[in-house]
Amino acid sequence: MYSRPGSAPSSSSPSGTAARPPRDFSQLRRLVQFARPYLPLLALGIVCTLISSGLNLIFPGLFGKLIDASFLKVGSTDTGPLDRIVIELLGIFALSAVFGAAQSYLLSRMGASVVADLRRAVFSHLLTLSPRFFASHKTGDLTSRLTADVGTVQTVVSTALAQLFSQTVTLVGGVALLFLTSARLSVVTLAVIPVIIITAITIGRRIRKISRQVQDAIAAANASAEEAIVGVRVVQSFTAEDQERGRYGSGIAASFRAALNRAQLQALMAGVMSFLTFGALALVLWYGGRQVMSGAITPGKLVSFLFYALQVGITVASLTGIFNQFQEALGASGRIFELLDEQSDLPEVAAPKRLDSVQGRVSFQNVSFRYGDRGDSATLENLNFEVQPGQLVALVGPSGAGKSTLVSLIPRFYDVSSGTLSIDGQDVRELSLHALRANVGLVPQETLLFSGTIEENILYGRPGASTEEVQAAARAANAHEFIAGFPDGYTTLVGEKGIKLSGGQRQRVAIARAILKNPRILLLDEATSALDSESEALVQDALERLMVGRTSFVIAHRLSTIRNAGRILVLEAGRVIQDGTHEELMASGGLYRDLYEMQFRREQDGVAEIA
Ligand SMILES: Nc1ncnc2c1ncn2[C@@H]1O[C@H](COP(=O)(O)OP(=O)(O)OP(=O)(O)O)[C@@H](O)[C@H]1O
Repeated sequence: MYSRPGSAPSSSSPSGTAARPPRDFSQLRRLVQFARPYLPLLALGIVCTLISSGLNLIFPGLFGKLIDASFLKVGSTDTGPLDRIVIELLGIFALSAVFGAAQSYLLSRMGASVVADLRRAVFSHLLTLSPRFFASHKTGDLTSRLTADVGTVQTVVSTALAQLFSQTVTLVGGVALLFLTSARLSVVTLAVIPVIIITAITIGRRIRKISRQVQDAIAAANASAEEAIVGVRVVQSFTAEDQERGRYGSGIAASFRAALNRAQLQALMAGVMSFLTFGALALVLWYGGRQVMSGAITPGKLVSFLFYALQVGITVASLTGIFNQFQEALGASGRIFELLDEQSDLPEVAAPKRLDSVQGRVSFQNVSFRYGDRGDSATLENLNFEVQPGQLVALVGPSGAGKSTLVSLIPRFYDVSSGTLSIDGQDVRELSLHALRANVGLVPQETLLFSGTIEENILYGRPGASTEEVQAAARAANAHEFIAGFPDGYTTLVGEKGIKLSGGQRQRVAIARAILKNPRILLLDEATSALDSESEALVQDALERLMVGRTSFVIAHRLSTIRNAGRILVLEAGRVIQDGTHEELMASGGLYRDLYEMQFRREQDGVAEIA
């Protein structure tokens, strides 16, 4: 929800949406499309709105009659007309309340439904986008679009829409009834209204601008607070508390100053509006009183008139607010539709091929890859090699050589910039993404477990697998024993609200997940963090079992893995500079032997980890 440094605070604060200029009305058309399934609800809601606001137009007239039936009948004992009017009034209030409540429920329900659909659509679309998209969008910005922006749209769809209808009916009906009640008084009253509107709009605009400044300042302060909280260990270890206090404090001071500024303007607005409204009322009473005295209208008519004038005044004020809300909603929906319009940069061909029985032959032919545009230097350059089904390939090379990048091309997280990457002779771009990824398993360095039970986390590998299959996978991954050791066994909760697993345990759960998925091709990024030797042996043993019979690419950090590998590819600056077995590469000298001498040897000499 908070904006991170460097992100436009406006995009992650609700008010950031607020002061955006309106987008073009095509947004509105698209919103209406989302509302289409709920048109019957909308229609019914509008009917209720019309009835309830129509009824509200009747009571000022009845109030006037009530005044005339009582004040003008001082001393009379015939209370019949008075009783009738009060009963009518009660009836109208009751009906208006019923229709008002129905309208509120129906339109809120429509708003909630549209918003739920919109959120589902955006989230589901986000899941189809590539890592390149997520690398260029901040998580805070995306979640803020899903929450704050969609929330703004919801307010408009459910509340502002209802108000727009009811206030328009009240305005049109109120003005007509004003004139019907007293044309002369109407002219006097309506002369004041433009002054009120212009004042409200002018000061209102200034207030909105300052509100945006307040929210921006708060968002900036939040961003520094978020950073400091997430990185509290770094802050404390560098004893940088004062620096962080200062950073947060200056953001808060800026928002405080802007908030004071806004409070002054709001106070000014309240005073001016109050004077203008009551001044106008005094004017109407003065002029109306003279009309009553001359017998041109009855006191009851003057009272009715005052009520209608009040209704019209309130309506005008709230319509200005509604107009602002619609502007906000258009801005917000613009940002939501922007996400929906985002095209994946991993397009599927018109008739993607399915992979029914995969052998697991992976071949790179003249593959080059760059993360950015053509101008950027290539991260991988002219790779040419073929890996046979079931072969274990260790990728070795200095940091930044391109090992992770190479591996990420296989499940098509990125497309090659030139050349061809194929599986069993099929260009991966011609395969269905789903089919391709169903055959590729990934065990990253840092295992992400979702909040839920251990069983659910393993089932992620193959939803629908039986309990026996889950347990068999856990056994093969050397995970069954520690899982069974928990009081709740497989239903033990992990993640934020549950138990914290050790690094080695998390890795074994991830291995169980991959075993259950049973992919033909396995991508493995060996963890660099040191495990104790017992845990290390369990993980290593589980990995060896996992790799059997699968084409495996391992970003290798351990000598034992490299020794076991049927083939070692040595990368340097995006190129494969050596290709062979440990013995061959040791014999031929070059980078591999240097790396071995520098790093792997230490492991042999008793240091468990390589860099
Ligand atoms: N998402 C990205 N966008 C742009 N450049 C990237 C991205 N990811 C990696 N790079 C760059 O690509 C190059 C290769 O990175 P890669 O992570 O593939 O190397 P590596 O060999 O796996 O390194 P390490 O062993 O340190 O993990 C590096 O120069 C890196 O800065």
